[in-house]
Amino acid sequence: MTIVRASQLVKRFGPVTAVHELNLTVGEGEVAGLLGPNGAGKSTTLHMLLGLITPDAGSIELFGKELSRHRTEVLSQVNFAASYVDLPGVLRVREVLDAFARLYALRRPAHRVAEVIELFELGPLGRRQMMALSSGQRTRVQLAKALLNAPRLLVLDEPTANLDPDAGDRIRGLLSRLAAENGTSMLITSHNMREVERMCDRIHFLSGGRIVAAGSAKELAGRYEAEDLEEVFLKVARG
Ligand SMILES: Nc1ncnc2c1ncn2[C@@H]1O[C@H](COP(=O)(O)OP(=O)(O)OP(=O)(O)O)[C@@H](O)[C@H]1O
Repeated sequence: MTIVRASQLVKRFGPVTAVHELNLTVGEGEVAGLLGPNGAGKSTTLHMLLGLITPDAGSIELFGKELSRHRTEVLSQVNFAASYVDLPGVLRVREVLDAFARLYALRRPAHRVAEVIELFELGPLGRRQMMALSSGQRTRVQLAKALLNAPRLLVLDEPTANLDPDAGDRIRGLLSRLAAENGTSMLITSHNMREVERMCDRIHFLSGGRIVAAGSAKELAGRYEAEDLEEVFLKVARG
């Protein structure tokens, strides 16, 4: 099943065309990467897929249903984490997760909160206020919140940007397991090429709001006669 189908998406901000006639699909259980230089249109694309901003043209289907017409139904099966989204600083970690569990109207909220706390090893931080956490600890809470509703589609904007190498490695392993075992589809932006190589089945390169290349890391390296994805990135970004 096609989980995400974006067709001919366009988004303009005044004179800037941030996304230009973009086509993108993500399959069931697929981990897709969205790469590109700063300002390429990655976050704008994600925000359209999440219904946070409205495209100027084109259409978005999630789970085979038009987002604009089935918004509540499809978005209840999606979640999102990004390092730039702040959770309420005065709330304690457990309070944040409890609040989102209620917001999502989960059937067994306490049980699910306990599960994500264990998954992200947040037990010792449960009573700490969000504002007292390090940025890496906050990232783990963001990811725990994003998994509360067991989403079929997880959209992650630079998910491991603030994590140390050990924590980043563990989170990457955990996300890959989720995709493999639960069939969770993911769309991830990252500037960490090794992370993308390791996690993503398919990579879409954005430049100036357009997809300029797509394929697996291996296919792209072959096509661009590059040693690795880092070299592909440099070749694509520098035209
Ligand atoms: N709300 C906005 N108002 C005006 N211009 C915007 C807005 N959001 C994004 N843009 C512009 O749209 C373009 C794409 O921005 P976007 O944030 O999608 O890029 P990105 O690929 O996510 O970049 P980065 O890697 O730096 O996060 C940029 O030129 C940016 O300045």
